[in-house]
Amino acid sequence: MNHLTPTLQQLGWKPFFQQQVNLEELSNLSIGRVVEQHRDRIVVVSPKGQSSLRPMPFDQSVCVGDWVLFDDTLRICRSLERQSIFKRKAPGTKVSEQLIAANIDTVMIVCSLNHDFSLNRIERYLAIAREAMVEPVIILTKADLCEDADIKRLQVQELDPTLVVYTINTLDNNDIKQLESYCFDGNTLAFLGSSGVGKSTLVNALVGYEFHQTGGVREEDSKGRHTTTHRALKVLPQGGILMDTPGMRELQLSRCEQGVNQTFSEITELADKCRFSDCTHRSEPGCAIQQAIKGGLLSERRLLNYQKLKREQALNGASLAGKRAKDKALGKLINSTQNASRRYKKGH
Ligand SMILES: Nc1nc2c(ncn2[C@@H]2O[C@H](COP(=O)(O)OP(=O)(O)OP(=O)(O)O)[C@@H](O)[C@H]2O)c(=O)[nH]1
Ligand SMILES: [Zn+2]
Repeated sequence: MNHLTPTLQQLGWKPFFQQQVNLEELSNLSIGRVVEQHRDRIVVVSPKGQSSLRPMPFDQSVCVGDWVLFDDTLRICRSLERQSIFKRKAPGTKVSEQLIAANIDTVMIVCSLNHDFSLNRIERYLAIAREAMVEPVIILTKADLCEDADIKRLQVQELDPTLVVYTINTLDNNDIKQLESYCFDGNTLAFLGSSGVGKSTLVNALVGYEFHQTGGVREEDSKGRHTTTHRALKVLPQGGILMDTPGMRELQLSRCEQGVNQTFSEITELADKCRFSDCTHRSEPGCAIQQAIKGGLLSERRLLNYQKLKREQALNGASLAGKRAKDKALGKLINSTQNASRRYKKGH
């Protein structure tokens, strides 16, 4: 496969995107996938190679993974509707959302089997994946450092019987091979997980030699920290596209009620059966959730984590909604001031 000029399909092009483009656009415009985003330019890869495009007007934000149509003057004409999108709360603020990565097909939630192992954290990542509309796969790493890997794997499987769960030693190439079934033409992959669980090791193993060639080197940033600088999106030698944006690693819950509800679907179903519609599931009579806990069908841990994630996302969602309302109010104020000033100027 030629990695420098991959086909659209190798870049992740699917009927879902094809259907959005009309014949006129197909004959006059080029199609590219965003692989890098800078303040003053957007880098896309297309079957013709790489192009640096001028960003779109500010109201139409584009992010890594998006598909765009552009013309011969390197102007972006429009971006296509996304199949999935990861967003996060902008770091250091409570109030704005940042687009992180679009059109990922499979997200590998990486969690190590040593002291870092946490069902709560896995549920949190599952909620984020489901909110983004991306299929999650669970990878439990450091199996070689854990004596009860199989028990932990079963605990994860119990969260959702449909989940695919792997336990691996990231340093063992035979274990890595299990994951290669996800590396096929057109499949866009991403990794999600806390620091030190083995994501970089996994990425290096999957990308192989190409990673080192394309500049996946550790460099020091201005503060003397080691950072990995490389292209956010790359075509894997064995097929598939790896989306490795640093922002993915700091994802927080941000307005993801849907994702939380889907991750804890049995709890939301039980809640419908509680006698009172505003049941808090603590000590009310006729509480279907407490009954399930007593009967051993639901763990108290899971209920508490569900409630915690619900509260957290509601809080984040509320501050975002508040920001939007404020922005709108400010916009109106600016408009009315401008109108008043225009009226004033006209009148005099
Ligand atoms: N024994 C063992 N060590 C592992 C395994 N996976 C990763 N490691 C080691 O754990 C350390 C952290 O791995 P990284 O791949 O850097 O973790 P990361 O998730 O990329 O961490 P960040 O770069 O901070 O996000 C490295 O020293 C790895 O060699 C494993 O399955 N078994
Ligand atoms: Zn209840």
